Amino acid sequence: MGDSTLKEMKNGDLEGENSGVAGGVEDMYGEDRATQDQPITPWAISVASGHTLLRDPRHNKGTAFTEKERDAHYLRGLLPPVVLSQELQEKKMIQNIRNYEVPLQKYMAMMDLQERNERLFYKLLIDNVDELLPIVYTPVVGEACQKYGSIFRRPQGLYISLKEKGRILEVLKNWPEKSIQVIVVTDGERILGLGDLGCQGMGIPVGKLALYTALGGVRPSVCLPITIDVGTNNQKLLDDEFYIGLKQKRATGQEYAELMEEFMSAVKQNYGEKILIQFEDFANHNAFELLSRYRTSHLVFNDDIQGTASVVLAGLIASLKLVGGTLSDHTFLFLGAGEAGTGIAELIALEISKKTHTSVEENRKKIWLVDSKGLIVSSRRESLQHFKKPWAHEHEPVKSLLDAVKAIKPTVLIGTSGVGKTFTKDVVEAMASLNEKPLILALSNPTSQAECTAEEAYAWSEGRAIFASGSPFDPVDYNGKVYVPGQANNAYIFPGFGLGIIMSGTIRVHDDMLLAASEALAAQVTEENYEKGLIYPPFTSIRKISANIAAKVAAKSYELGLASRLPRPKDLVKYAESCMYSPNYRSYL
Ligand SMILES: NC(=O)C1=CN([C@@H]2O[C@H](COP(=O)(O)OP(=O)(O)OC[C@H]3O[C@@H](n4cnc5c(N)ncnc54)[C@H](OP(=O)(O)O)[C@@H]3O)[C@@H](O)[C@H]2O)C=CC1
Ligand SMILES: CC(=O)C(=O)O
Ligand SMILES: [Mg+2]
Repeated sequence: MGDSTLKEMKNGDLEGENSGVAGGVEDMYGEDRATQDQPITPWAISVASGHTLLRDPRHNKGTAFTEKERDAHYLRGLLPPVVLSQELQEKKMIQNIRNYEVPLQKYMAMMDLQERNERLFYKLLIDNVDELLPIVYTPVVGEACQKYGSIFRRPQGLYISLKEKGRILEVLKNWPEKSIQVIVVTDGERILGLGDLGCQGMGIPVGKLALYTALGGVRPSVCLPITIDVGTNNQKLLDDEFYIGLKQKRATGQEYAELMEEFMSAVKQNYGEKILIQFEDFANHNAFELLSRYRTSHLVFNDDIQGTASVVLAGLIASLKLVGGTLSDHTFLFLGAGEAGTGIAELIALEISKKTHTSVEENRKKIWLVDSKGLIVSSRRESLQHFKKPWAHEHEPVKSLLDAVKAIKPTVLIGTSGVGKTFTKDVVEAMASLNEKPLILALSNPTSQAECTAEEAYAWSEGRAIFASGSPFDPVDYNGKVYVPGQANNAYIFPGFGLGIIMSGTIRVHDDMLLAASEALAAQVTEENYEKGLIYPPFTSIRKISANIAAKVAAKSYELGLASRLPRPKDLVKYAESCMYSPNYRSYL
């Protein structure tokens, strides 16, 4: 580093003597220390009423405003005479959404609702999570990002582009909410398995944060979606007259690193030490680098590397009830050796080493990965990216996944390639010939990128596969029996994980917290779930699941001395539940 921007940062507000790292405790916006000739922003708080109240999504209740509230808040005549309950509004909304046949229209209706009446949006999402999760999240959010330019109406998060270089702290201050506790940030380069969607990736932080609230109970006002725009290498977007982002090729190297450095410093400066920053859908060449650079100085979490690892480990722990043995008895083969693949692989090796008191290196030998060039083996070591090197085991080169399955004889096959239809009939049949109950996880999102469908996994394994996928599949009727596929998605982990961190005032993420989250999730799978072949509990009980994950993550954080909220609450599950946002309307009298 060391260019002018960083020098300015060092000499100026970001790290200068006037700024405490814990920014936000006192004189957060510099009003006290400003002199008459230094302009400040006149932040003001006012009470909304009348038309303004109806236009404020956080407080608007629409036709549910009572007669008394209508009188007290100057709403007479601004609403039709009827007074509806929130339940009736919810019933009407779900009917409206069901009437749309096109999933993207359902997505847009949900986004409109979020912008109009936030509590009704969250009530609808929480009460109909199975039906609406695929709309606000994968797979439909993927299509929404692809078409974001044409469906874009109002900004839902903060856009920080290269144009804002040197002014990121100012930009953060433009966001209307001041007490932010969690940021989900993307640079749009690897949106699900859809590739570089540039600035249109904003749909992902917006969707992830909606889940922080709906699934994890984190208040919406403390959540901030951010898209960093350094350009895009997607030519289609660059040629699109309606593209909403910077029309230039992606900045890389020092230019990229400096923008991210300024961003990370400004965030900590503005919101303090305990702001949780979740990196989402960065390409792997930046994702690993950002995580390792900031994990000791900031409260950072990479959902694609760490959240995915935790959810898959949970599924594997749970699956032992169905397939028997311990994790160390298994052999794992991955298709895809990027963020998700190597992240999961590393956490499996760590879990086995903790359970068996053996070294992580030793346990890595049970885990094999295939990338676009074939099996990762020692003869390829020199040309491998750094995150693949630990997986370069001794073996002759193998080109295809099918040959790798035959050579390695895995008990577990995990797809993290981002490429659909790669678990072919031959591959699944080979897994089924090697294992009584082959465990097959097709994790790539959205549905179009799934390595195989649920139907294919069950049919090609003659109903013997234990199957879960990143995007949801409907139950499958195979030979007169109904098979219910699970959804192996980090959405099970990050909302509860984040809640646990926030409620305990945790200052750093530690791998042991990921293991704690996995064990907490696996413990929520019931006998009834196992009987259906499920290795994940249903999303309908996600708030209870999240409270349990939050409690276990917080407990681990206290144990490690990383939690700053003292004294430690005795019953962490109850405490987590008491911290959770409820979408029910409040009375304004
Ligand atoms: N279910 C869930 O919760 C999650 C799912 N995912 C999904 O996982 C997928 C991958 O994400 P991520 O790991 O971040 O992506 P990365 O780009 O980091 O990694 C992709 C990997 O797949 C390999 N690959 C690409 N094409 C092929 C192919 N045809 N055959 C074999 N290997 C191939 C790449 O090989 P090479 O290195 O040689 O280019 C690379 O190793 C995405 O679809 C994403 O949506 C991600 C996070 C969470
Ligand atoms: C689920 C997720 O984080 C992804 O597919 O990138
Ligand atoms: Mg992701």
